[in-house]
Amino acid sequence: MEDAVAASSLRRVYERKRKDAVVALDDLTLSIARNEIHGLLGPNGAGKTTLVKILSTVLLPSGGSAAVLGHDVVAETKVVRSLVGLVLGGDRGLYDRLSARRNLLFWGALYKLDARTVRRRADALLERVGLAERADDPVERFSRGMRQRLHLARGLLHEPRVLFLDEPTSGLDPVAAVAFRRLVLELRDEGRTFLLATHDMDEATALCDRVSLIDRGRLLLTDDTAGVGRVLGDRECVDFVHEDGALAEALGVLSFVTDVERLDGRWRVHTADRDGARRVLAWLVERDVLTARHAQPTLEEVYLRTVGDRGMRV
Ligand SMILES: Nc1ncnc2c1ncn2[C@@H]1O[C@H](COP(=O)(O)OP(=O)(O)OP(=O)(O)O)[C@@H](O)[C@H]1O
Repeated sequence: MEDAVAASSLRRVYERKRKDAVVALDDLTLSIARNEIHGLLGPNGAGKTTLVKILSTVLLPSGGSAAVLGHDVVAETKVVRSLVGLVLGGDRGLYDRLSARRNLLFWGALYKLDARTVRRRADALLERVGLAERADDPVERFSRGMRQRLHLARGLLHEPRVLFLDEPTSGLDPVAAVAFRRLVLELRDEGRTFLLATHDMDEATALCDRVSLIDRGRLLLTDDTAGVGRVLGDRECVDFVHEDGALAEALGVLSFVTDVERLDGRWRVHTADRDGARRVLAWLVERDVLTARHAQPTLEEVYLRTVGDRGMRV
């Protein structure tokens, strides 16, 4: 059976007037199995949105190819559009003055769905995402979490089998984020496939079966959650400044320390979890090192470490 998504040597270059072109995707090959929740992690400008736009036929690739459930995104645009749903985050794409229900009806009309079908589906979806009681309120009165749920309902209206979510829980409070994630898991259990672009590593761990890390348009690695867990588990760090290298060496052999590295002018101690970081801080304070502070490496640093560990080239 073909994959839900298969991108092969995908390339996208944005030409710019009087400036160098930007290579947003560079030879990117990626496959997503049916029924998988696949996370796409990367720093700003990594190429996540570009990839999602190409896969949802909004943008043409400059090279390579991509298919959704075996259908080419360039040659079979119409079929692909019926198969995929795009759920954007934030304020994009909703009409504030219209009610939640009217937003869905409007969207259904754009998809040329039959009016009765749209009404039926809209009501069912509003119920599903917990907005039935607010269905007739204008969206401008909605909280961010409610908007996100409406975005999801909108993305589901034409019953797509593959959903692309771009930063779906950014800006949501933790309770709303958990509710949203639960909904995604339910939808997956019904047989849908998800590609979830996010900056949020906790979200990726909570939801995804596999995760791809991309940076500067290139795929750095694809791994299952256990593998990602190893990457993410290395997120708790303590930074400190000290002249004496022997101290760093002594730290390096402690059971709760995974690594100690020298970063411009300071030491960075890596631990598996927050408890480890706490123990490192206590250990340093006991030795009068008062410059120590809890730190979290940026995603890029995590990439570099992971990629370095695997001997890949960045
Ligand atoms: N229309 C455009 N014209 C020129 N450059 C663009 C255009 N759209 C995106 N880019 C550039 O392409 C690169 C990839 O952008 P993209 O939006 O795909 O990244 P992203 O991973 O989604 O980032 P973010 O997390 O900030 O949304 C960036 O360098 C960006 O500046």
